[in-house]
Amino acid sequence: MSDLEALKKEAALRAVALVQSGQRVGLGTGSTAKYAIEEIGRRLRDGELTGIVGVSTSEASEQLAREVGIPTEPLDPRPLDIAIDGADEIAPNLDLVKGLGGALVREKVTEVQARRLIIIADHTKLVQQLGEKAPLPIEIVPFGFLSTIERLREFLPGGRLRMSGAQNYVTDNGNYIFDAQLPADFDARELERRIKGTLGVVDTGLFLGMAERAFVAAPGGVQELVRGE
Ligand SMILES: O=C(CO)[C@H](O)[C@H](O)COP(=O)(O)O
Repeated sequence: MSDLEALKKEAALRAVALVQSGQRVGLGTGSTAKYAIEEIGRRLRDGELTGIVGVSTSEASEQLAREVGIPTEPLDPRPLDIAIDGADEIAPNLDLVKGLGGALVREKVTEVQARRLIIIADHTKLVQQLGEKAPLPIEIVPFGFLSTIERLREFLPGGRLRMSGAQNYVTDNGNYIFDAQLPADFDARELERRIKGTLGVVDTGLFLGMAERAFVAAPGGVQELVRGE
């Protein structure tokens, strides 16, 4: 395992230590969330946890949950006790960019119902300002997508439609993703409002005011960041 993978796993283990028996747990998506799902499965198998129900944020996480023996249910209106997920960028106030893994809509729809959203990442995901390192994924409906992109480019110039080889990338919801280039300085809440008000947009990878805490692993150890502290 590479050093970076070991750090991701370390962060994941810290988050899974917060999971208690009988909880309904949101299962994130991506290479860091994968370690959390595997650890929940291990703790179930070893009898350290019982009565866990997982709610998956993607087809890939659902399949992994099944493989490691986590019973799952589809999302319903009941709250989740906790959700654990990765992120592409983490700002100092724990606002996030998510969605490079393509699961932003299911992640947001699921995690907004979580009493606690715990983010796990390695130190390369920390930024001072969202948009510093990653594009902002925006899920858009396929119908008229070129028109939607043109509307978005009126206030977010640049960016590109996500591709998978020669084909347009398709999300679990059957939609496309426009990876927008964020400006150097912007008001995240105002930008979120404007993007979501654009015809053809499903949702954005901005997760604002949602994360309770983040475990961020660096070579010197795991840093625990708490929103509002
Ligand atoms: O938002 C996501 C998927 O939609 C992921 O959480 C995000 O892309 C981080 O992934 P990784 O842990 O592989 O870096």
